[in-house]
Amino acid sequence: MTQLWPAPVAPAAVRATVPVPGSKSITNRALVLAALAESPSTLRAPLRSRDTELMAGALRSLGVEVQDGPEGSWQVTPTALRGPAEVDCGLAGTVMRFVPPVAALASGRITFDGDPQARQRPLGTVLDALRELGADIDGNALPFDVHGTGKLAGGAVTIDASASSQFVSGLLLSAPRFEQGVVVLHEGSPVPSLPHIEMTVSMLRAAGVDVDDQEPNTWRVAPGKIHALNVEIEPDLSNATPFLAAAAATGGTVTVPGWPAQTTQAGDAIRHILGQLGAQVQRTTAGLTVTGPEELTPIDIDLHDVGELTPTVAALAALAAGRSRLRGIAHLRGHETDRLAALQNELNKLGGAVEQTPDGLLIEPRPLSGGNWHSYADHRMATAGAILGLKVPGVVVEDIATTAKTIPDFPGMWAAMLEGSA
Ligand SMILES: O=C(O)C1=C[C@@H](OP(=O)(O)O)[C@@H](O)[C@H](O)C1
Ligand SMILES: C=C(OP(=O)(O)O)C(=O)O
Repeated sequence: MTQLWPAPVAPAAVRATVPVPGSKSITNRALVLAALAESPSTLRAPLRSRDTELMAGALRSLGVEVQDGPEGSWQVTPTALRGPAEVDCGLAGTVMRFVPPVAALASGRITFDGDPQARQRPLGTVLDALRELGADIDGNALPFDVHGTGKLAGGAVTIDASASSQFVSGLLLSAPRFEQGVVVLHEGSPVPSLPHIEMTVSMLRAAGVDVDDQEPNTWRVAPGKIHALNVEIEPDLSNATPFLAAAAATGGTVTVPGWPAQTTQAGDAIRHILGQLGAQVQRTTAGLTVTGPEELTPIDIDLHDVGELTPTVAALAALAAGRSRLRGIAHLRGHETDRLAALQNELNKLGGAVEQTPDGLLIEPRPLSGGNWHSYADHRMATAGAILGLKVPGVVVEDIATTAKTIPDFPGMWAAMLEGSA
C-alpha cells in the first residue's frame, strides 16, 4: 500500500540548522572513477542512499570491492572487471548512464534492468555511442545486455545529448580506460545541465586525466591512468534546497552547514534563485543561511542548467505573490517522471493554475487547499509536496519513502527541522 505522509504545517517561521548528507552526483562519479583507478581509493562522507547503494552494488557485481570504512566512508579497491553480472539501475540516471561504459570494459555478459519507470528514461543514445566505440550491446533501453570483451577501442563519436547531460558524463568517466580515449561531439539542441558535465571534467582532471573541453560541445579525454581518490564528498546542494525553501516559504531562517565556497554542483544556483524570490541569502564559514521574505516575489527564470531544482522552485512559485515562468526545462519530461506534467497535475489538484509550455511551466498562484500529492516515484516531487504542506494545511504526500533515492531519512530531517521552530 502506498504510504501516506501528512505533510506537517509549519507551526511558525521555520528556524533551524540542517546538516545535509553528501552529493549524489559527486558520490556516484567518485565510485566510478575509483572502480577504474590504478589503486584503492577512500571516499569520505559519501551519500548513502538508494542511488549510491545501487551504484556501489553495480560496481561490486563487476568484481570491484566497495567496503565500509571508518565513519561511513567507502574504501574502493579496483579489480579486473568481469561478468556475468546483473546490474539493477533502480531509477538512477547516473547508474543507467554511467555504468554501461564500465561494463563495456569488463569481460562477459552484463544484464541491465531497473524500475518500471526507468525503462521509459532516454538511454538509446549512450548505447548507440558505445556500439560505435566498439561495444557489443543488445537493446536500446532497459533491459539490455552488454557483452564485454575486457577492452574497448574508443575513438570519436557524435551524439545528440539534448535529452540529458549524463550521456556525455557517462562516456567521459570511463574514457581514460578506452584504448584510444574518446572525443565526444554533441550535435543538436543545447545540452542541459552543463554544470554536471563540468563536474565530470573537473573530477577526471583531479584524478590526473587529460581532458580538453575548450571547444564548445566537444570533449576530448586522453587514454591514461586514473589516480586513486582520497576525497571528502561535499553536501548535496540540490537536496539542501527543500530545507532552504522552508525558510523562504515561512519567513524563517535556515542554515545548511558546510556549503562549499567553490563547487561544480548545480544546486549552488539556489543562492541566486532564492535571492530573486525575495529571500536574503548569505554564505559564511558557518554555511549558507537563507531568511525568507514576508511575501515571495514571482520569478521568470531559465532553469536549463539546473533542471533538478525545478520541483523546489515550482513549489515556491506556487506560493508567490504573482505569476511565475520557468523556462528551458523540456528535458524534465525524461527525468524520474515527466516532471512538467507531474507538477502541473499535482498543483492544479490543490487548486493551482499551472500550465505547461513547450519548454516549461507558467505558475499562477491561487489559494491552495489540502489533498493528496502524488509523488510519481520521484524524490523531488515528494519534497515539493512537503514544501507546499508547510503553508497549505491538509497536503498528504503519497510515497514519501521515495525520497530515499537521494536522502536516507527525509521525513526525520524534516521533523527535526520543524521541532525547534514551534
Ligand atoms: O550527472 C548528474 O549527476 C546529473 C545530471 C543531470 O541530469 P540531466 O542532464 O539528465 O538533467 C541532473 O538533472 C541529475 O539529477 C544528475
Ligand atoms: C534527475 C535526477 O536524477 P537522476 O540522477 O536519476 O537523473 C534528479 O535527482 O533530479
